[in-house]
Amino acid sequence: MEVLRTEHATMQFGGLTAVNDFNLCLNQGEIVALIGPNGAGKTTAFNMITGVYKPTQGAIFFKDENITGMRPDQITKLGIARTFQNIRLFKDLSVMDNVLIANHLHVRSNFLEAVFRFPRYRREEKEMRKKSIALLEKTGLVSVQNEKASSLPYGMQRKLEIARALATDPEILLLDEPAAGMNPRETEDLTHFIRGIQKEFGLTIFMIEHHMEVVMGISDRIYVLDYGVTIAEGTPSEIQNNRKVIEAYLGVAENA
Ligand SMILES: Nc1ncnc2c1ncn2[C@@H]1O[C@H](COP(=O)(O)OP(=O)(O)OP(=O)(O)O)[C@@H](O)[C@H]1O
Repeated sequence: MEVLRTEHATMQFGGLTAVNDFNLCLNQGEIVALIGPNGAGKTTAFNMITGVYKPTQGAIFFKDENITGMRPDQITKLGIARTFQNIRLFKDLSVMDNVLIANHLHVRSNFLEAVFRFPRYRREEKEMRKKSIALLEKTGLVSVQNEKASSLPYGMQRKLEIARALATDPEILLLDEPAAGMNPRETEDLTHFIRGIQKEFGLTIFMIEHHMEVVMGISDRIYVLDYGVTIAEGTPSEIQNNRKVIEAYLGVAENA
C-alpha cells in the first residue's frame, strides 16, 4: 500500500532548480534511501515533504491526502516525523524530558489547564510519562532516562533524536544522515537499530545517507539524485551496477 507520493515535485531557488520533477513513491513498511553527491537536492526533497518548503511546482500526497503547502506541525500531526542532519536535541534537558516535549503534540489540554495543573492535564501528563518510558525501553534508552542529553555518547544522542521523532507516533519516519559522523561500530549498531524500530513500530522509513554500507545493507529501494534530477531508482544491486550512478559518484564516465 502506497503511503507517500510526490508528483513532479520541483523546488527552485531563484535561478537554481534544487530538485527537479521528483516522483517518489513509498509503500507501507519499506525502507527507502535517497542518495546522491553533495548539493544534489536531498535535504531540499526532505524539506518539501515535511512542509519546510512549498514546492514551486508539483504536489505531495500522504495516503492520497494532498499535503502540499501544509505547515510542518500539521504534517507531523498527520504522521510524518523527521530527524535532522545536525543533532537538534535540548542539550541541557534530560533524555526523558526531550521525549516528553515531543509528546506534547498530542496533548489536548489548553494552556490554562496546564498552568493550573487541572485534572485533565495531570491525567494526560501521567499518560505521557508512561508512553515515554515505554518508548525509551523500546529504543534502549531507559537506563539513561535521567541523564542530560549532552552527556550521552554521540551514537546514543542520534538514537534519542530518533526516539523523539517516534514520540509523535509517525507512520513515516524521515532520517537525514542518521549515520553522519559515526565510527564503523556505531554505524553497524545504528543499522540494527533502524531495522529494529521499523519492525517494532511498523514504520515506513525514508532516509538520506552517505554511508554506503548502511544504504546497501538495509534499503529495499534507493533513489539517486544528481543536480536535482533523479538519475536512477531501484534495488541496492541495481543501483550498485547502474552506470549513471557510478559516473555521478566518480565524476567521470567509466569508458571515457
Ligand atoms: N534555502 C535555499 N536557498 C537557496 N539555495 C538553496 C537553499 N537550500 C538549498 N539550496 C541549494 O540547493 C541545492 C541542493 O541543496 P541540498 O541541501 O538539498 O543538497 P543535499 O543533496 O542535501 O546536499 P548535502 O549532501 O551536502 O547535504 C544546493 O545547490 C544548495 O546550495
